[in-house]
Amino acid sequence: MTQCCINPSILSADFVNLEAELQRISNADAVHVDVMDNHFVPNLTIGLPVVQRIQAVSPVPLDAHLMIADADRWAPGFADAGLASVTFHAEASIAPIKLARELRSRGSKAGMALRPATPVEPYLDMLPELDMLLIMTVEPGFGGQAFLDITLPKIRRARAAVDGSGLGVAIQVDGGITEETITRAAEAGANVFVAGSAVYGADDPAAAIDLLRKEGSRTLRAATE
Ligand SMILES: O=C(CO)[C@H](O)[C@H](O)COP(=O)(O)O
Repeated sequence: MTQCCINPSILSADFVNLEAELQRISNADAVHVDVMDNHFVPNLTIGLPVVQRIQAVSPVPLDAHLMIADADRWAPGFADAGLASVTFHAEASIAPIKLARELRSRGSKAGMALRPATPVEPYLDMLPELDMLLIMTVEPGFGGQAFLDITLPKIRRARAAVDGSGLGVAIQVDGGITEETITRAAEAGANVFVAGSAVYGADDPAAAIDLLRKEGSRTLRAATE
């Protein structure tokens, strides 16, 4: 069975108390760090210096999601910081194959993200260059949005291509993931789930992670039976 991973997004955490907020999700598989530049998306979060501090105190590996323009220029620096995984947007790169190779050569897993309206087909030949494909299930920029069911066929096509390739590329979904929508996303073929409000909006974030993992794993198990 494909492993189910739950990566809480710090976008919904208390940014003044990030160290304590990270301790609350120490049962997560990774922490999803949303880097936004107010150019690629209409929102601004944190840059490399803060990400490095998060890396220094986090009890779990970092999964950075770069919602930034000119990814070719900026993404390699995040890999140099020793992050476990660095994901750039296909729409923000003019040389995605070169960039994915560069991230791997600097020691990070290479992820590539697609906005909801970006088709996956032009990028399928790139699967051997990637460790993870992130299919956005909301328009990137803000937490707390509703899951876009229109993305489900794309997740299914990506899963068919990954399974057909025999490569272990993870399929991550990000946006509107709840105890209810995780089932639909997992049925379609996603196996790494980013959840912001569903985790940090809960009284007990660790219990929310366990619940999401239980639902996601149950669905992935049923899909392979
Ligand atoms: O990348 C993001 C927004 O661009 C966030 O990671 C995402 O929206 C998670 O938040 P929520 O689970 O509340 O939807």
